[in-house]
Amino acid sequence: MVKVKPKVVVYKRMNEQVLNKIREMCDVSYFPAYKEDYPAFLAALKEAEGVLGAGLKFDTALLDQAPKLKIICNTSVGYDNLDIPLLKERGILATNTPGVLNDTVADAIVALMLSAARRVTELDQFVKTGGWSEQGFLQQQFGVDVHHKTLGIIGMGGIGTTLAKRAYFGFDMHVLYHNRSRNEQAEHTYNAVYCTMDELLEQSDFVCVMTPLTAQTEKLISKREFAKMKKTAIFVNAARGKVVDEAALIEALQSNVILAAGLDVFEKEPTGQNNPLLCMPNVVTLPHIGSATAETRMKMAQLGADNLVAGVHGKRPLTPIY
Ligand SMILES: NC(=O)c1ccc[n+]([C@@H]2O[C@H](COP(=O)([O-])OP(=O)(O)OC[C@H]3O[C@@H](n4cnc5c(N)ncnc54)[C@H](O)[C@@H]3O)[C@@H](O)[C@H]2O)c1
Ligand SMILES: O=C(O)[C@H](O)CO
Repeated sequence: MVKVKPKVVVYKRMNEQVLNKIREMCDVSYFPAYKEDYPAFLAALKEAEGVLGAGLKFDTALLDQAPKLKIICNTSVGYDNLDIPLLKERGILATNTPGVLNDTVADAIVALMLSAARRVTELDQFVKTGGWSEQGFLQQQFGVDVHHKTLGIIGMGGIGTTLAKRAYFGFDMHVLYHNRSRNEQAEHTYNAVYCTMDELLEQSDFVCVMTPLTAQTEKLISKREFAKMKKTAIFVNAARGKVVDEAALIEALQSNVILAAGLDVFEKEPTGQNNPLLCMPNVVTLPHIGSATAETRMKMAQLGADNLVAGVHGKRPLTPIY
């Protein structure tokens, strides 16, 4: 007897090899750009037992269109697109991809810290547009050191801890952190010191926010928090844009409340070309690419696929959110 494969929807561009592995176990409807083919996407969702992708908000209206759904698998560690109480209420499982991206995202944060402190993107433009003359460069173009400075990490989870390791061993930095709970590994291994949010903001040369986006962390860093930071502080956000009040960040940079910023994420993505942050030489920007190396994206896709296949076949997925 031929066994019927469970129907699943993959709504994000996926590595062909990983997609074919899913196809061995599932009947896949693939929408690499689901918005362009929305009616067909909804029709497939009606029959789907599992979904794999990232970022799509599964609210009541969308879940009502997916009556057979057993599992939603994110190919991301962040799951602010999911309403966890609602999913639990409906008996739907959810998974994310923790751990496999920690090193890659921590590397990207270091890149932002170094670029902002040593003015890499600004000076790159200076050289490429012919500004480098016989007179050399000006003292006004000097950067600031990263090594031996104080780094404050808000959200000392998987990525925060991996960043602390780089800061402590690679740059001889003093690490402060603020988190919902104490992180003993970071305290013992990287000499990280737990402090209140205000202590961290007042004492840090670099402030990096790495919490998930939740009701508690939305606009966690706002006008009051920027005012607490040193005038020489460099602020880095690779978490989610909405964890920061972007208008307050713009104001803090425009009025020299802080020195510079490195941003991988924005309130609205993609951010509009009229965003004042894009015209500031002391702001280094990336297009939400923190985890996006070929190797790590492959690991995230594989983990997401393994979760999906397990979930629709009634097995416990590898990295359930609850
Ligand atoms: N830029 C990117 O490409 C990229 C890549 C990966 C993750 N992220 C974002 O980074 C977030 C963190 O990832 P992670 O893997 O380190 O997650 P994690 O769950 O391991 O760590 C998050 C930490 O934040 C802490 N936290 C939560 N709410 C808090 C609050 N109100 N105050 C203080 N601390 C709080 C938690 O206790 C936890 O220790 C993700 O949720 C995602 O949104 C972005
Ligand atoms: O949360 C994540 O994993 C990143 O933002 C990549 O999508």
